[in-house]
Amino acid sequence: MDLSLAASSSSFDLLLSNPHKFSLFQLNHDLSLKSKKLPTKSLFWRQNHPFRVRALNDDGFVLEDVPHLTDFLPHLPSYPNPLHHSQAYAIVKQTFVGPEDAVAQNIVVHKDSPRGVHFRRAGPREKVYFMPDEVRACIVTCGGLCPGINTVIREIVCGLNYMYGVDDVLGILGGYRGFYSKNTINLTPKVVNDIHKRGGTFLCTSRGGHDTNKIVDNIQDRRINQVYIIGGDGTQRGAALIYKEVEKRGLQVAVAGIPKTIDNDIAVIDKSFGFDTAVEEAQRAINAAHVEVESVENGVGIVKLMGRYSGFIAMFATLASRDVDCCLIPESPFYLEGPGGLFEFIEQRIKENGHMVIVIAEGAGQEYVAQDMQAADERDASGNRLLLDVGLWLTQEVKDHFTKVKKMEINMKYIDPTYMIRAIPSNASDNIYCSLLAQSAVHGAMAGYTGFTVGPVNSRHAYIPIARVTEAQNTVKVTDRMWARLLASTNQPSFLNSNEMLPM
Ligand SMILES: Nc1ncnc2c1ncn2[C@@H]1O[C@H](COP(=O)(O)OP(=O)(O)OP(=O)(O)O)[C@@H](O)[C@H]1O
Ligand SMILES: O=P(O)(O)OC[C@H]1O[C@](O)(CO)[C@@H](O)[C@@H]1O
Ligand SMILES: [Mg+2]
Repeated sequence: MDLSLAASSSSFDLLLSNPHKFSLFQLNHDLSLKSKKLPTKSLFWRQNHPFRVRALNDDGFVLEDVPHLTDFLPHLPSYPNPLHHSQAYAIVKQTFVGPEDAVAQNIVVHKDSPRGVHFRRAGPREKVYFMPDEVRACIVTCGGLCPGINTVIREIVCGLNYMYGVDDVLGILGGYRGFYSKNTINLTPKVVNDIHKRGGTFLCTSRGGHDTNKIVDNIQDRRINQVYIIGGDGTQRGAALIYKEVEKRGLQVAVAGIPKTIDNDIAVIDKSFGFDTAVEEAQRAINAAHVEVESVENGVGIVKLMGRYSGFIAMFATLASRDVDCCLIPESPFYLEGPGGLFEFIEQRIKENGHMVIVIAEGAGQEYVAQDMQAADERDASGNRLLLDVGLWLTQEVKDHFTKVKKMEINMKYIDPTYMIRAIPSNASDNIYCSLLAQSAVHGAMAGYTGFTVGPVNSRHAYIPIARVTEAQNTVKVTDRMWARLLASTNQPSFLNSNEMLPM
C-alpha cells in the first residue's frame, strides 16, 4: 500500500493506493478521516514504485504507464505524424491510437470488481517527437537465439523507412558489448530484404558485456536517438539501465525493448515470438522418438527440450503431440522410485503399450543431477546458471533401474534436439507476430515513448514499463488449468507424494 499527502489550508488529502485501487480521504485537523470521491481524470503518480501508475477515475481503473521523453525534456517540439499522408493508412478509419486508449491486463473479471491494471495501447500517435531526417536509430540483439529475430530486425528497418521516412539505421554487432567494441553496419530495406528467411540473428548476439556507461557514451558519441533492443529478461534489465542513464544525462533518446525468449519466460505478454515455431519443431523430435520406440520391444524414448526455469516448450509440445506419455518440467518436481514414481509409471506403460515417450525440459530435476555429479555451480557470462544434462542423467537412471533392479531389457532412445528448435527461421504466424512487434516499437519510439517493452496483452499490443516484465519470470503454474489439461491428456502421475522424493 502506498500513501501520498497533498496539503490544503484546512486539511490534507490522503491518497492510499495498492496495485488495484486508489482511495482518497480528507484528513482533517482533528485527525478525523472523510472518504472523498476521486475526481474523474485526476492524475496520481504512485510513490516508491519502479514504474508510473496512475488512476484515471474512481472505478479501480489503473494505468501502468511508460515514460515519455517530455517527462525529462518538457520543451521537446512535436510534429504531425507522417502517416497523416500515408497511402497505406489513407482509408483506415482510425489511423491513430488515442491518448486514453488502454489494454486491460485481465479480461476475465467479476461483475463488481475494480477495472484493474491497464497498459498504454501500442500504435501510431497523432504527433511524433522526431523529424524523420533527424532520426539515427540502432538495433541490437542479445542473449540466446530464437526463431524470428531476423524478422523483427527487418521490420524495424522497413517500418522506420516506409512509414516514417527514416533511412539512418545502424546495426550494433554482437550484443551489448558491440556498442563499445565493434563497428556498426548500415541497415537499409535492401540489406535486410531476405534475412527473415534465415534462422539466428543477422546482427550476431552475446551474453555478458553490459556496461551501461560505455553503452550510453557510445550512443551519445554516435548521435543515436532511437535504440531498439531485442532480447530476453536479462536484456530487458539492461535496457532499463540504459533508459535510466539516458534520462539522467537528459538525452533525446528513445529506448524500446522487444522481448525475445524461446523459453516464453517473459511476464505480462501473452507469448514470446518464436515460441510457436519452436514447439512445432519439437514435434519432429517427439515423432522420431515415438517412431523409434514403437518399432522395438520395450522401447523408451526420452526427448530433452529447452526451458531453463519455465517448462512451456515441453508442456505445449506434449499437448500438441499426443504421443508423449510423460512430461517433466522444472515447475513440477518429480521422483523416480516407489509408488507414484516415474519408474513405476514407465513399467506400467511398457506393459500396456510396449513402449513409452518422456519429454523433459532441460531445467527439470537439476537438483538430482547435481547431487549425482557433485557439480560446481557454473554460470554463463550473463550470470545464468549453466544447466547439467538432465536428459543424459535420466537416460542412465532408467536404464540402470530396468536392467539392474528389474532385470528387464529396455530399448532406450535418447534425442536431444536442444539447439535445433531455436536455430530455425520463424513460421508464418510468428513472422506476422514479429512484424507487429517491430511496427509497434517503431510507432512508440517515434511518438516519444521510452523505457518500454512492447508486446501483446490479451492479443492487443501494448507499451509495458520494462520493470513490469522483468520483476518476475513467467513460469508454468501447475495450479492452473493448462497443466491439469496436460495431466489429463498424458494420464501421467502428478508426483504430488513429494515426501517419496529422492534424498536431497
Ligand atoms: N541485470 C542485468 N543488468 C544489466 N544487463 C544485464 C542484466 N542481466 C543480463 N544483462 C545483459 O543482457 C544480455 C543478455 O542477457 P542473458 O544472457 O541473460 O539473456 P536474455 O536476454 O535473458 O535472453 P535469454 O535468456 O532468453 O537467452 C547480456 O549482454 C547481459 O550482460
Ligand atoms: O546459447 P546458450 O548460452 O547455450 O543458451 C542456452 C539457453 O538459452 C535458452 O535457449 C534461453 O534463451 C535456454 O532455454 C537455454 O538453457
Ligand atoms: Mg534470460
